[in-house]
Amino acid sequence: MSNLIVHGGTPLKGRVIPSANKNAVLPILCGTLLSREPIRLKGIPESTDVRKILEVFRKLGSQVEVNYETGILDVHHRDTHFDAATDRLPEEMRSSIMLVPGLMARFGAARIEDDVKGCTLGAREIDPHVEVFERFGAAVERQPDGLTLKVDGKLRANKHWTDYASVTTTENFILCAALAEGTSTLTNAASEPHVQEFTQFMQMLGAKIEGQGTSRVTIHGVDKLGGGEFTFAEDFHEIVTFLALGAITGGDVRVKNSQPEQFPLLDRTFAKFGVNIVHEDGWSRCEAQFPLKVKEPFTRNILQKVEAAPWPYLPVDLLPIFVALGVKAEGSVMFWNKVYDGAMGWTSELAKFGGHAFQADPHRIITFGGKPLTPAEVESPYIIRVAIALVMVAASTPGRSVIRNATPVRRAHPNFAENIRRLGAQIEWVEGD
Ligand SMILES: CC(=O)N[C@H]1[C@@H](OP(=O)(O)OP(=O)(O)OC[C@H]2O[C@@H](n3ccc(=O)[nH]c3=O)[C@H](O)[C@@H]2O)O[C@H](CO)[C@@H](O)[C@@H]1O
Ligand SMILES: C=C(OP(=O)(O)O)C(=O)O
Repeated sequence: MSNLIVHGGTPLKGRVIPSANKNAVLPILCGTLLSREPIRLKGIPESTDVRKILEVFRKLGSQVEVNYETGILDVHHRDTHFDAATDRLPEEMRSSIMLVPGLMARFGAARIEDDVKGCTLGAREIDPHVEVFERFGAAVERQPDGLTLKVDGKLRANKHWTDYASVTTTENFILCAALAEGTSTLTNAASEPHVQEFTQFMQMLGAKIEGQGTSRVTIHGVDKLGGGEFTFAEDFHEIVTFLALGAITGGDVRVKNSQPEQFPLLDRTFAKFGVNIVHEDGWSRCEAQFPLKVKEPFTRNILQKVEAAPWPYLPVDLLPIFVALGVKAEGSVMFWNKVYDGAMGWTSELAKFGGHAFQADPHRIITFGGKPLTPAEVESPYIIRVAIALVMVAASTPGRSVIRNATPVRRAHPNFAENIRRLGAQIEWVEGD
């Protein structure tokens, strides 16, 4: 277990170049398995999830050359082999499940390990995925330590309408359909920026995809996919994180951002806490009046609110970042997680700082911000941006705080501590028990 020690109270100032979005990088890595040609990926982050997938590729005999200094990954799945009886896929990460289409398309067999749940946000169903695989022709069997899948011949194109817009189910559908026989259509498709980035990568390989970014995606199966070069975009989660760190510490942070068109709702959400985000010349910057104040709604007797749901709503993974702003800003805000049923149970950790947040039900919490905060030793759940939210509160509070079990940060943000140290924070990783 790794802990983060933070000496807070310094306004963070300076510039950050964010790394790539884990949720685009991982499906793209899984997508490379569908091609037998050389592929170069630029901007690969040195995160623990990436390392796990590359380790599996090496074990399966693929050529993998990675230089995390330059951010260049060369991967070539030419002599790749797979045996569902002996080979195992990574656990404790959701993206493992997106290795299935590549394995089924190439070897007619795949596995889903028991623990592909990822962050502990509540139920992380695999049924929508299994349903997609079955529709493409897979026979699924339960084994003592996971599921095995078998396909006879090519995957079969189909039309499918999912219960809800699921990010990785949409990506799995596209991965299966890319080499399937015929045309497939998915209705109620997810359209998050990372789903769109993944789709662009698949198109670069030669996949025929229409309707990307909308709720209905059509894929015309092709015989094979090629290789090529792809550069990752900056991670909007990191951009928001560093801007919020600037705002909560009363600093002045600028973050490189080539896609400000994704930000209007994020900007409006920052504005609810009195933080103005300015996008200029490829950079985004936070401008905040300190102390932060929650913007009062014009409607009488309602709380200011932040609602997270599938895109184009506010992305649910960012909710904890705004909860941290809610604890700091004077006023009350209701946070509504419309996706997960177990992602909001960490208000007790905020209380250790003196922060006042009330869990109303599994989906909603209310912050009563602006209370005096003191440094604290807190325990993060296995949720990436809850660990970061706790760091935010610590960084804004003079004195020494400890964020225990901050390890999940490394799943997505490899340079997190280094980046905020460069902005003037005193923060270090310490191995704990
Ligand atoms: C590797 C990856 O890309 N992980 C992301 C992906 O996970 P993932 O693809 O697993 O998330 P889903 O979009 O499937 O949603 C997760 C869970 O939320 C529930 N649900 C979701 C939507 C809905 O309208 N109704 C509903 O009930 C379901 O229990 C579902 O299992 O998308 C999530 C939602 O943006 C993010 O938190 C994860 O970081
Ligand atoms: C929940 C996340 O990831 P995963 O789906 O891999 O658990 C996340 O990135 O915040």
